[in-house]
Amino acid sequence: MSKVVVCARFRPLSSNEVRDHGNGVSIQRIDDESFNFKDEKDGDLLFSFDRVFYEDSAQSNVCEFLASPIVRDAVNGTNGTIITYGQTGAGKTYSMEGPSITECDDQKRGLIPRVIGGLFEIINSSYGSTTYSVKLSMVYRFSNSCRLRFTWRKLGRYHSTAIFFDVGMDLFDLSKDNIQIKESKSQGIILSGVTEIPVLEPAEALQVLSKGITNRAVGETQMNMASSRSHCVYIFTVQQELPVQKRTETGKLFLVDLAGSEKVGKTGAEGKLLEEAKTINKSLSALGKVVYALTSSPQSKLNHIPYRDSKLTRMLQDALGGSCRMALLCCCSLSPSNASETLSTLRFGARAQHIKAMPFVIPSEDKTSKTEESNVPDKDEACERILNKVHI
Ligand SMILES: Nc1ncnc2c1ncn2[C@@H]1O[C@H](COP(=O)(O)OP(=O)(O)OP(=O)(O)O)[C@@H](O)[C@H]1O
Repeated sequence: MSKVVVCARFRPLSSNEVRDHGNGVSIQRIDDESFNFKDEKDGDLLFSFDRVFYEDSAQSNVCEFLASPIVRDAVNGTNGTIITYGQTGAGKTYSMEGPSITECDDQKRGLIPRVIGGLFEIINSSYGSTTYSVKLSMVYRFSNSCRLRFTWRKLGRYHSTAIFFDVGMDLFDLSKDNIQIKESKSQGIILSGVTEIPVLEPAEALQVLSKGITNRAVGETQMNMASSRSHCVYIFTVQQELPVQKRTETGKLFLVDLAGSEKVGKTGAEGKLLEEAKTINKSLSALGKVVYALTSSPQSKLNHIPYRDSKLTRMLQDALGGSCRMALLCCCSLSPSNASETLSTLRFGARAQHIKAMPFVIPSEDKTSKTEESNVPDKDEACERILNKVHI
């Protein structure tokens, strides 16, 4: 498995979508890795990802493919990140949490309860003298907060401007509303003062995280937020005590439920909300740049990874590059009414995967028979076509 895995997931059509637009969908399945996206403007576009989860995919399959290797690594002291990306309503939270974090219907359980189950299963089945401890933290927003306001007088009139910063808040202690990100030589990136709650078993971990989810709603009400757009980051810290080697090893696992990726104009935001939406989009774009830089070939000139461009990427710095595994799940709606948002989500994922998954227009001579399997190019052929012929 490569260190960066990019997958697409399509949620089923909602009853409203079926009522308003019928059962039509914007993609045509090819196989577990590829599909055609039907674009009114550009014609058919072929996308390939490490795995595509269609609307009938099971939560357990998503977790098995995306999270299992990352969980194993975290228990062994290597950091990792799982990110859900997509527009509002595309299925990010459903993939992360399931219908609810404490949902007991096994089939519907999301990544978080499965990751917790997996972590403790590995820990409890380990033998030898190594002892493990698991701590949880939860931070959110990383969008702007007005911290400074300047007022000055010019030509007899008062002018005022606000400076916005992206800030992280502690979901286990709402009084900590500006978590600082620091770097230490021995520990790498640290979230200064963030609450870490030790947990001993899965049920306790789920209770703790569900409190954080409740606090998120409380925090948003307290701040009178009209928008629920915010990134939510679940942090699992797994520490191993190795008495023989007389040392400890720490693996961190970050599960990131990103804010909706819709364009600022579409949100209809104004004033403070507009500033907030811009900050969110800036951090999403910073994340895209970081992932793009990480997946560039070593020969590429793109050897600078711009972690410092946003607090979100800075916080994830130790869990994205190097030997860390990262999984990006691009969540999409199947409905043709959301086609442009779906296309932009897919392009984000394709950029993260680079050339091996860049979308391309099937050349016109292939279009008449594009549905026949024999005419669907494989990935190598796709790369060749992109390199030689097709520019998007
Ligand atoms: N794979 C799926 N199977 C069944 N229902 C799903 C699936 N994915 C999403 N849904 C449903 O679609 C709706 C929107 O999903 P969800 O809340 O996860 O979107 P989101 O991307 O997290 O949106 P937001 O950015 O606003 O939080 C929910 O009612 C959810 O239950």
